[in-house]
Amino acid sequence: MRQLKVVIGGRHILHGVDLDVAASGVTALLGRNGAGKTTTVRGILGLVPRTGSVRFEDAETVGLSTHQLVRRGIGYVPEDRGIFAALTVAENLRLAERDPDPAYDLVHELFPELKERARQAAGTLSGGQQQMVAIGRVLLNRSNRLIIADEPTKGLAPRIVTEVAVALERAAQAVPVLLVEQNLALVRRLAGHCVVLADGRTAHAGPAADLLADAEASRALLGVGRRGGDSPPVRTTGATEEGGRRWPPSSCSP
Ligand SMILES: Nc1ncnc2c1ncn2[C@@H]1O[C@H](COP(=O)(O)OP(=O)(O)OP(=O)(O)O)[C@@H](O)[C@H]1O
Repeated sequence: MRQLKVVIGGRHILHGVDLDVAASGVTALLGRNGAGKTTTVRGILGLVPRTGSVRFEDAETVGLSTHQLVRRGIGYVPEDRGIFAALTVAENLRLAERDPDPAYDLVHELFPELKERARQAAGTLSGGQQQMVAIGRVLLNRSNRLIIADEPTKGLAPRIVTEVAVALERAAQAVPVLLVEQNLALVRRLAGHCVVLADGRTAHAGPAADLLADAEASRALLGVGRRGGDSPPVRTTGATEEGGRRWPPSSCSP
């Protein structure tokens, strides 16, 4: 992304964001509240009017519709989760199917509750379970080439944060992930690189570990009071270290 600008209702929200998503692993998109993180990901997806350049797999995408971007393999976990409350868990997942061979095995392995609650109306799920549906919808499609998740752990209990972290870690083994996240313990665990926004501009880019190890820079860029921030720790369940199946399986079609 080069010089992405977004103007909404005459208000300049992004003034020129430069951002590179690493070709593998997790890139964290950080910044204080209102810095422009959600607008940036909405800009990538064509959900807001934008100018500038966003190249995805060597093709310019500014000018493409959201529909076209999704078909090119950009999976999106929106901040509000975008769940259909009146539909069941299974129906929510079914609606997201794009591939001929959706990865239900992976989704149910990572989130067994979604199998147990397949017939439950999604609107009656807890926030954490709804987040599982939102992430599950993206993981279903092995053909995704980039996953963008906007604050997927916001407001979740520590146990669910760990499940979400494991799912993102697993996804990132196969496809690059752009993660908007305020939980710096999670960023430390998952992200190789980070980009920090401030006031609608790129303020910093580099290895996530370097930024988080630098108390002064973290304080200046992220507003956290001490090294590592105020986020609760993220426990490791070992689910990804136990040699589980990789995603997507090697047999999947391109
Ligand atoms: N549709 C809109 N109309 C007007 N202003 C908007 C709109 N969307 C976002 N903004 C404003 O643009 C700025 C950036 O918002 P954005 O949601 O992108 O920030 P953010 O970094 O994701 O913040 P947060 O961490 O609070 O989610 C904020 O001041 C917000 O109020």
